[in-house]
Amino acid sequence: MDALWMVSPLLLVPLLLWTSSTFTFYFKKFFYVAWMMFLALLAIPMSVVKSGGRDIENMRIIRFLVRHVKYLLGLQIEVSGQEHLQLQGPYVIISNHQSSLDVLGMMEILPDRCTTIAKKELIYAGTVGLICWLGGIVFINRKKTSDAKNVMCDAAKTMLEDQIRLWVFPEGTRNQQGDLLPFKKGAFHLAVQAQVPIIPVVFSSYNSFYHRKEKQFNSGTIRLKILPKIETKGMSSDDVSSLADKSYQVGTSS
Ligand SMILES: CCCCC/C=C\C/C=C\CCCCCCCC(=O)SCCNC(=O)CCNC(=O)[C@H](O)C(C)(C)COP(=O)(O)OP(=O)(O)OC[C@H]1O[C@@H](n2cnc3c(N)ncnc32)[C@H](O)[C@@H]1OP(=O)(O)O
Ligand SMILES: CCCCCCCC/C=C\CCCCCCCC(=O)OC[C@@H](O)COP(=O)(O)O
Repeated sequence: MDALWMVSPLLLVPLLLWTSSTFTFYFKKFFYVAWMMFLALLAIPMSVVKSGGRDIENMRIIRFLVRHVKYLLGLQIEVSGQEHLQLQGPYVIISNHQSSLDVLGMMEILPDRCTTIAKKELIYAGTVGLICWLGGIVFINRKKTSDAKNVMCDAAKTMLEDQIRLWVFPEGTRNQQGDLLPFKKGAFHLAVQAQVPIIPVVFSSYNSFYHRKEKQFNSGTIRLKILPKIETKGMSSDDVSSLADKSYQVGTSS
């Protein structure tokens, strides 16, 4: 009986931990990273068998394997404007970037033959890095603008030659303030060089369920708004600044 009195308060410890929102935050974050690493481990041999190596078609495998992850984190994803993605041929998708959770929304609407531009450091993220490489993700060195520009100029040519769509985060970094950082120009040079349309996608703020500083990660809904295309036909490098400004206005007013 005495032993039971000693043990029962101890049983409260995991219960308290379980109900603590800070614990939930760390648990969900850890689980998300570990599960993505595991999924990537599955996707690597599948991609090698399907395509024999680095190939944009491997994004279909990634998209298929990632789509259930939202349920495991208690998230719902609502999409509007899906019809705006029903375009033939290449285009550039731009969207705001809040967190690595953006990958969930991205995989919800990722069109066929679409990959993304990412910072080169991601390639060192273990199995996730390797699957990103196998999925044809274009890595840029943000610290060397001239290198990044060259890689993106090559990407403009590859888009047309191989009929590829590219997803770019024009803020160039994550931003959880609920607003948009000033846009970098790369996405707009890319679209103008390839003479392809830009499709803006707006992710709703995660602040209602996710706060990195306050260690909150509750259940919630991510709303993705796909907006009508912005044409770039006939534009030149002189038009890039006004194109970036127009796209920024479209993003902030949606
Ligand atoms: C199955 C399990 C799977 C588990 C894993 C799950 C999923 C994995 C698969 C997919 C998910 C991947 C998700 C990855 C998300 C990663 C997101 C990121 O990494 S965001 C960070 C990287 N991205 C970017 O930075 C893109 C945006 N940045 C730019 O476009 C920049 O412009 C830049 C090219 C990097 C240059 O940067 P800089 O700071 O110098 O910016 P400026 O824009 O001010 O440019 C300076 C100057 O150069 C001119 N410029 C820019 N680009 C070009 C160009 N291409 N050609 C010519 N000139 C260019 C620009 O106009 C400026 O000149 P000026 O001031 O005279 O106008
Ligand atoms: C052995 C290495 C272990 C590393 C583990 C990290 C793996 C990440 C695991 C799961 C997340 C899956 C999706 C990854 C893609 C998200 C990438 C991302 O969001 O990068 C941030 C980048 O956009 C901007 O970076 P900064 O805000 O400028 O900095």
